[in-house]
Amino acid sequence: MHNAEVPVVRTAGLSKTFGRTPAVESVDLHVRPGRIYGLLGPNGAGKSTTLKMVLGLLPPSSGEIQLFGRPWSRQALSRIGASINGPSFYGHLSARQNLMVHAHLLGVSGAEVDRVLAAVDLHGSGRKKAKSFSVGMQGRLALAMAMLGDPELLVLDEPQNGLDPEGTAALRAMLRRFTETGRTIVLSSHLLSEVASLADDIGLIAAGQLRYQGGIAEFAPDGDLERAYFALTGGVRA
Ligand SMILES: Nc1ncnc2c1ncn2[C@@H]1O[C@H](COP(=O)(O)OP(=O)(O)OP(=O)(O)O)[C@@H](O)[C@H]1O
Repeated sequence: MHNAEVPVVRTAGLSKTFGRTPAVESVDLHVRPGRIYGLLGPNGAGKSTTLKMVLGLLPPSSGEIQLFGRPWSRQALSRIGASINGPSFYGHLSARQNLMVHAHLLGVSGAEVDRVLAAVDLHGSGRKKAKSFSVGMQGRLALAMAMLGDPELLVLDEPQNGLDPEGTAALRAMLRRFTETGRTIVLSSHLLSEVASLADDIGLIAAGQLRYQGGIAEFAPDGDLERAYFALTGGVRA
């Protein structure tokens, strides 16, 4: 497993400009191993763009990315599982069949499919087709796909989208179990309360800039998360 001292993801001056519009400006992420790191910020803040650069889906305009203590490389991506741009799977196939297709592409065993099905509590979904899954089940299938191959890092874009409180609690339990063995998660969200309930550390991004990074407890020492959030984003509390 990864050395406990070395950040799993580290960026320095990471920036992305679309045309003339800066989307991400000089972001220095520091993601510690064994933690759930929540990248938080309003809509359009630059969260997805940041995660896509980390995953090699978008080239940075400038700046550096390190994965597992080394300069970014495509090779390191084999140690990362990701779910980005929402769930994507074959609607006419069951959860297990979808995972078998994915496992085949990744070159991992059928036993690994059973492991991840159990990890996300979908082993009872049987022959039910993915297109008739609830939002919660779709999210769990996306998580199972990201977990295939036993990655050291999971990168999840808005994993709690559309979940009810029970679904969010179940997601939290699954993510927690994943990190118990020293694995790391980076997830994004625009929902303050949900990041607060899921993450150990947060990175608050607003207008492309990282305005806070650190523990959730230090983010709002008086416990008023909303006040701290609005003070840093420049937003106004209703
Ligand atoms: N491919 C693109 N071309 C042009 N502009 C883009 C592109 N992708 C993102 N942007 C812009 O970059 C900014 C950051 O977008 P991004 O999707 O990273 O935000 P986000 O924090 O993930 O937002 P949300 O919570 O709404 O998903 C936005 O102003 C967006 O319009």
